[in-house]
Amino acid sequence: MAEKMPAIVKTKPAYGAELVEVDVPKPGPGEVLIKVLATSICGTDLHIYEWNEWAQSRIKPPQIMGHEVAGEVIEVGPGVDTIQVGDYISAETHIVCGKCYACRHNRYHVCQNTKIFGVDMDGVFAEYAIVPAQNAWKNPKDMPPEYASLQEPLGNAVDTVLAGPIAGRSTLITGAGPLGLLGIAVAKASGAYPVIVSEPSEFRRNLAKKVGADYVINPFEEDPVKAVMDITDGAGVEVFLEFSGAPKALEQGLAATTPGGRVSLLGLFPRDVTIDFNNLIIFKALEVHGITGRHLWETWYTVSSLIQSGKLNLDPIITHKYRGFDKFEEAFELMRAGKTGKVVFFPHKG
Ligand SMILES: NC(=O)C1=CN([C@@H]2O[C@H](COP(=O)(O)OP(=O)(O)OC[C@H]3O[C@@H](n4cnc5c(N)ncnc54)[C@H](O)[C@@H]3O)[C@@H](O)[C@H]2O)C=CC1
Ligand SMILES: CC(=O)[C@H](N)C(=O)O
Ligand SMILES: [Zn+2]
Ligand SMILES: [Zn+2]
Repeated sequence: MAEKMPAIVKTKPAYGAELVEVDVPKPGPGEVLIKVLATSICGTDLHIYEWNEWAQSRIKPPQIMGHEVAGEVIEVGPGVDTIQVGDYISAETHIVCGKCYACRHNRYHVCQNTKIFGVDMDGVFAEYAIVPAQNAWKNPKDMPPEYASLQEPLGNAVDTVLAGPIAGRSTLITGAGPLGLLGIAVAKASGAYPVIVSEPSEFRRNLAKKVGADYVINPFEEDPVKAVMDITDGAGVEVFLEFSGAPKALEQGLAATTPGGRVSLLGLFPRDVTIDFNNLIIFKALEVHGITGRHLWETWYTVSSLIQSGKLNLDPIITHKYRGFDKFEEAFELMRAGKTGKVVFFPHKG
């Protein structure tokens, strides 16, 4: 096996990243080494690439980027007995402690000592990568690697969409970025109707339609609250799923939700948000959920089953596929410009 490999590395505390030759890592105790078959870009990778304030406070270069992955196990470290060479795995990216108050209540998704690979340690934008065995998720052999890599962000979308009843419910999704698009796919596969999507980018509104949105709205040109009221005969939507992180979208979505409806919030707001709690939440008796990460491991079972059911319309969401990492800068710039859905790399050229 090769001793060196190309990897996308955050080499310096500055904008961008570099494609460099690094050593192929050796798995330590409790770890496995995978041959990376597919790896996809997350919005968090973009923040690390851009070197925004959050990245500056958290990332310690030099570090291999990336965390969404599918790969074949080619070596197991000492003490690993749950995963074998030849297994086809994806990875839960949150490494949880198992000891804190949250973990001891089976709330691993809010472990207070969570570490994330590709964020707090080397990641997977490379030909080979280390995954802690406790984070490995075995895939069925016939799952395409690009779908298998999407399971981690699909988990975010599944936890948002399925935080309450959805079948047959009118649903508003704000934001059709990569995660909102996955949310549309999950909502449609789960029987939501009608699915109304508010998204300012024409490119992404078109993707939303291809994924199955029943109505798309440009919130910069028409009032989404009025549009939702027109579509729902003045009732408002039963379910509001926030995927944009835009404060205005939050306010509009709450106003467009029917009294007694359900609200699930995944988008992260860039600053504190001021809203009229009394009239938009309390007097409407809304059920509001904050969503973070994925439930371990219930969400992974749901995601895997949804993919295997064939009901998730993922192909329109995967807008860009790259063999090798040579064009990684183009990939990141396209994503920054909002001209992509999910971007997937297949690191091995052969
Ligand atoms: N809670 C969690 O565990 C996680 C949260 N996130 C957050 O989820 C959100 C979605 O992630 P991505 O899809 O990768 O982000 P993204 O930034 O690519 O997508 C956001 C979309 O919202 C749209 N948008 C902007 N203003 C809007 C408005 N007023 N109304 C409707 N749409 C509007 C944008 O045009 C864009 O297409 C982000 O805020 C991200 O930080 C991401 C991962 C995990
Ligand atoms: C930090 C991340 O980007 C990750 N996808 C998560 O779900 O927390
Ligand atoms: Zn991520
Ligand atoms: Zn913990």
